[in-house]
This record gives sequence, C-alpha cells and structure tokens, in this order.
Amino acid sequence: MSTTVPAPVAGVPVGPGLSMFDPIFIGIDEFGQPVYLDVIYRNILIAGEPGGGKSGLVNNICGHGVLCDNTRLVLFDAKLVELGPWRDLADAFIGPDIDQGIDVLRRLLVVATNRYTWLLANRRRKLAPGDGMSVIVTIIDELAMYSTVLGTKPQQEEFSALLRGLVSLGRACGMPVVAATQRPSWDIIPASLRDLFGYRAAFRCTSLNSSNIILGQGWAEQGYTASDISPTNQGAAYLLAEGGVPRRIKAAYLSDTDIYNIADYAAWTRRPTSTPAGDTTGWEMAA
Ligand SMILES: Nc1ncnc2c1ncn2[C@@H]1O[C@H](COP(=O)(O)OP(=O)(O)OP(=O)(O)O)[C@@H](O)[C@H]1O
Repeated sequence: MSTTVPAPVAGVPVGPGLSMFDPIFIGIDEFGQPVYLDVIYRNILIAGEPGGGKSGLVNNICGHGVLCDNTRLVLFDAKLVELGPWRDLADAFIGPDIDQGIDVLRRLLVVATNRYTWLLANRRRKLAPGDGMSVIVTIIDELAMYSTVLGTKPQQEEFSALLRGLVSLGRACGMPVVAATQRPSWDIIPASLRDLFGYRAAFRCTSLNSSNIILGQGWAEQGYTASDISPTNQGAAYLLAEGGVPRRIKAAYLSDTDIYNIADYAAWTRRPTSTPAGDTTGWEMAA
C-alpha cells in the first residue's frame, strides 16, 4: 500500500472561517480576563486623545472582519495609512474625498432599506446568521475629518446626516458602524449621535468632560473617567456596553507587521476560487 503526501501548496490548511456573528476578541480587562465585543448588533464609538491607542481597537475589529467569510468592509480613512493596510480587502476605501464618502453612505442606506424590506417580507425584525446575507461593517477613522474639515459646510452636514441614518438603521440589518475620533467634543459627538452607539470606548482624555462626552453624562462623577488613564498607558480605555457599567480594558495591540500579515492571509483566504456568475460586482452583491 502506498500513501500520497499532498504537495505543500495544495495542503495549506484553511482554518475554520470566523463569523461577524462571533464575539470579537479585543483585549483584556483589569483582571486579565479576555474581552469580547458583539459588533454585529451594536455600533461602536471609539474616542480619545491622539496617541491613546484607538487604532489598536479599530485594527482588532478590521482583523476579525477580514478573516470572516461573511463580512464586507467599507473603510473611511482621510489619513489613508490608518486603515490603508486593509484597503484591498474592502468593498470601498474612502480617503480624503467627502463627495465619495457621501456617495458611499447614500448607497449603504439604500442597501439598509433593501434589507429591511426583505426582513419585513420574511416576517422578521433582524438579520440572523442563516440568512446568507453578508455583514457590512463601516469603519470610519477620524470622524472629525468628514464632519468638520473636508468639503463645504453643507457637505459636512450631509455626511453627518447620512452617517446618523446609517448608525440608526444599520444594527438590525447586519450593517454596524465603527467610528473613531480624537476629538471628543460636542460638535463631533453630539449626545443624540453618541446614544446610538451601543458600545463606547473612551481612551485617554484630557478632561472629565471629554470622557463624559464619550461614555455618557455622569460616569466621570461616579469614578469612571478616561482622564485618569496615564499618557504612557496607551491602549487602555473604559469600555461601556449598552446598559452596563464602564469596564477598564487594555486593547490587544497589532504591530504594522502583524496587520499586514493578517491582511495578506485574509487576501489569500478570500481569493476567487471560481468565476462569479454574470457580471455582478462585489458592491452590488452586498445588497
Ligand atoms: N494596546 C497597546 N499596547 C501597547 N502599546 C500601544 C497600544 N496601543 C497603542 N500603543 C502605542 O501607542 C502608540 C499610539 O497608538 P495609536 O496610533 O493606536 O493611537 P491613536 O489613539 O490611534 O492615535 P491617533 O488619534 O493619532 O490616530 C502606538 O504606536 C503604540 O506604540
């Protein structure tokens, strides 16, 4: 009897695909226990002063997302380099172009409406894993660039209104939003927008007020303030999950090399293995 050893390339094992319906590992709490997020039905607001470690949390979510077989990413990064490593894996990558940002948000709202029409027709109120529809995660790194810096005032207002619409609509139809900003101020994060985020992560802030703007009014007075995080403790944050109490966490850190390694591996797992039917583009299939 002879045995055949498969060629190394043919034998590369593909790990079981992750799912956006799985909890996402993002780091540890102050007792060393692992911390997970359920991003699928909750939007996430991430804010804190520059250099506090926000991009670590954002990259943990991107890293999980690209390794999922049922997940599409839509990335907004006016600085290009923060989310740039994931750009080839995204349905859309929007740089410092507010017109493109507005177009993509409008398209996402159409997709969200289509999904609700489908849910209604199927007597359902939210998307479930067996529905066969992809999860579309929109990630915005530096929200303030689109809402206060790029474009004209009417464009910024339109961007903010569309984003508010997506944050309101997205969670039950499998289209969560992750938004990060280094400017925790009322003009960037009004309470009406903040309260639509089921998760809020406050990285180091300079004042109690900034921390309250992220987590919600009154938390600093109860002892939960990101202004007590040391400037040298990058990656530490208070994480508030809807209905809970803020929890001190330390986000897992991915170096640039780790990020590119994950992105390369994800590109390999997502490589086309057969010709798609017709001429449907990935973006159209997202609906
Ligand atoms: N979880 C972490 N553990 C250890 N070091 C970290 C962690 N997160 C960040 N750092 C360190 O802090 C530096 C700044 O972090 P990062 O760029 O994530 O901050 P940021 O809040 O995203 O800043 P910006 O607002 O300027 O984008 C990193 O280059 C890294 O050296």
